[in-house]
Amino acid sequence: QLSANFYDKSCPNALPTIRIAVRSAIARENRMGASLLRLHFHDCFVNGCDGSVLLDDTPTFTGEKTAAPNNNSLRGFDVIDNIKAHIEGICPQVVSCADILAVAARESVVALGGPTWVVQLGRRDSTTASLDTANNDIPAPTFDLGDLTKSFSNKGLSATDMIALSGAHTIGQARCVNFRNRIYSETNIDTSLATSLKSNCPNTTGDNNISPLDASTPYAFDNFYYKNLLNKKGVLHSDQQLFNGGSADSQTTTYSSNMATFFTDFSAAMVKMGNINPITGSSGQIRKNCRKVN
Ligand code: HEM
Repeated sequence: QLSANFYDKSCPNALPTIRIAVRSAIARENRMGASLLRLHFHDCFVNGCDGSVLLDDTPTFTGEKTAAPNNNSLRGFDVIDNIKAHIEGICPQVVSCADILAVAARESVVALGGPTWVVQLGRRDSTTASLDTANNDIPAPTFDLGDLTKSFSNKGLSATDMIALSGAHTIGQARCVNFRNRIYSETNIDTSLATSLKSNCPNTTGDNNISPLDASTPYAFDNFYYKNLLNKKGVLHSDQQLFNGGSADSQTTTYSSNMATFFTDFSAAMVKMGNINPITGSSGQIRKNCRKVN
């Protein structure tokens, strides 16, 4: 029930406004594209793409920002606030925060050299959030291939989608706490990568120190993520699961040598992810401020 032209009449400048703001945010800080892409993922996996990830905690309302996968990790909230403020200025209470996240994710990928796709629109914003669902439904970096596949199939996404969407880790950064065990204890890792990551991720301190998920081209949306996996250079345990002698190996190999196939599959999977359980019709609301329920 979403449609590509949802705002064509009600707010024709919505999409250009988001594009310009995303580009300027990335120009200010090149990591921001990755952070915005991840926000949409963490929104969609928790009760659907409904802007719930953006709600702040209050004394009487528990949001998702302190969930384990999000806390000290998600970023880009100020950029979304800024976009929302602009759009409220031109078309008050028309464009949802959930749709802003979906468009910002696409614009981020495009700005970093990745593929484009048509974003379906018309999602409305939730009046609720779920800390427990955020803790339970967002896949963990400790997951094996079977758990990863299950976590995505729970959201209606195939193993093919999971392998393609994981290619988002061709951009962005991870904190030491999320790959320490991999670099100190696992054996299916390139020795030189492990050594270089250890310099900024000591055995017992530095949990929040960051390193790129794709050290080759950290700010380009390309297929180096998969090339790295073929060389045992996945940073997260979950990354290397996509090339570890199992059923994901052949698709990973294809993407490593054929960026066009990766781009086609990634785009299709992003559309599917964006369609997870949207709120439409007269349910939910169009928030005035993405951080709080009206
Ligand atoms: C397959 C299961 C996935 C797991 C286990 C996973 C896990 C993680 C972890 C642990 C981090 C680092 C967070 C930190 O250390 O603070 C991360 C970063 C990131 N993830 Fe994923 N992720 C998965 C799938 C995805 C998907 C589907 C997308 C988007 C389509 C995505 C986009 C990103 C991006 C762009 C970053 C870097 C963010 C930044 O630099 O701010 N991830 N992911």
